[in-house]
Amino acid sequence: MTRREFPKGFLWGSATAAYQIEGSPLADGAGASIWQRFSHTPGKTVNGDTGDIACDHYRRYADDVKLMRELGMQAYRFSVGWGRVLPDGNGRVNEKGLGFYDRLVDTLLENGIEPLCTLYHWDLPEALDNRGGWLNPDIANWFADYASVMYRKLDGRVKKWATLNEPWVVTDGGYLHGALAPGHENLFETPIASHHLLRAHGAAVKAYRAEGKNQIGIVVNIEPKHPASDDPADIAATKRADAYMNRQYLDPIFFGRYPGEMKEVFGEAWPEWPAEDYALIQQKIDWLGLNYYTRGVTKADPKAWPVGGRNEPPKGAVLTETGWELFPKGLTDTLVWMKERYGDLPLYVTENGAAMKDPPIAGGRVQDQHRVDYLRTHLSAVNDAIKAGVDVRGYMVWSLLDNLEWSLGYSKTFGIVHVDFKTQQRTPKDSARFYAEVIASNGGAA
Ligand SMILES: OC[C@H]1NNC[C@@H](O)[C@@H]1O
Ligand SMILES: [Ca+2]
Repeated sequence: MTRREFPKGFLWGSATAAYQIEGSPLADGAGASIWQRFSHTPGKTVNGDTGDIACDHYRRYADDVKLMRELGMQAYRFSVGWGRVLPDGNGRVNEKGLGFYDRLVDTLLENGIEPLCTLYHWDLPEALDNRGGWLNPDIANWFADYASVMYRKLDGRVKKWATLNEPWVVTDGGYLHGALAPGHENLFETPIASHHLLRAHGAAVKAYRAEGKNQIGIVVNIEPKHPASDDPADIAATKRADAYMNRQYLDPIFFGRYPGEMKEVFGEAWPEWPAEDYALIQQKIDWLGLNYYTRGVTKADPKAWPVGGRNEPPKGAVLTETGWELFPKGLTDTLVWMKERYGDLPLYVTENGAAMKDPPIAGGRVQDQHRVDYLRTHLSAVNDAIKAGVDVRGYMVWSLLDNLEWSLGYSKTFGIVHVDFKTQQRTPKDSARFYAEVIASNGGAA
């Protein structure tokens, strides 16, 4: 391979999530999600931003797919709004909601774009949250039943499924720090929600083996953790932070046990679970998705919940708009680490990108050179991992469109395509043009 060339058949695409781009959250019989409730709760999101309209993708999806084709996209990673398909979370299917994803997938395929489907990207039906949501052990069955509805409808046209997106963020944000829906702040609930997410993942994979004929995996966010100093307290805190964010979900799936540090992190809030749970969680999966943004630098701090260490980027670090240190080498290291720890199964970079302060549109252009630089350095990092022998099969840039960055609202823009939320006008940024060249040259232009 030349310096930057990627393997033949490497899959180039982009990623989004239902609640962040679709809008029309209650259209055509859809059931409200916890994000509908959370974003409409005063004080929960910047400027009170909600997903009521977002990128209006529910109605504009055909134009957005055309835009993907113009950019030469080969794949598109999207998520399904559970509540659109099952308004009560289980039981009655809403054919109109299911029909949207059916049409989206067909439109993608007609444009030569492979659909990658994430079943859960944080928008739990409110009706299930009212029954305990991720704290109710029955959710493993609710999720598997919902997954089976999607498999029966889309499997074959969708050949790569992901059960969950970033279970760590779901629990750390939704149950520990309260920054994300459903907004709980409870040390005891957090590991219970985590465990039920993993059981739900296992149940959905098991259901897939009965219904599906293609590949299913899981998408995790991993942030390599480096100690702020060689002080033993910093090193111990770094190990706890690494266990909490990076090993808490994949270790049970691949080894049938949680990292030993979890007991230190949660103390008396750390539950014990029966063996049959681990048997369910350990269903064999076909691929792993990595969402990579940055590394963590951990400084021991007894007040920094729950690991007793706070994140402290080094002096002089260059940060994105979300405060994440630019650290492309962490992407190489993480891909190598995943292969060495969990085995040589196919890996996809399912999200990578940056929130940057973009210049205003001028002459029909958005000159986001910093995002071009971010993509260039991180694509090079992926290439380094491939040269080191890691079986990386694809890269999905986060994100296709500027969208609702959850509690941060529309103030943080990750898109390679600019969205004017007043007019819904899409404008490819310089980074979109750069990415189009990268795809056309199979990485050569990076
Ligand atoms: O913070 C940027 C992205 N991170 N992963 C999950 C996505 O929903 C976020 O927008
Ligand atoms: Ca993330």
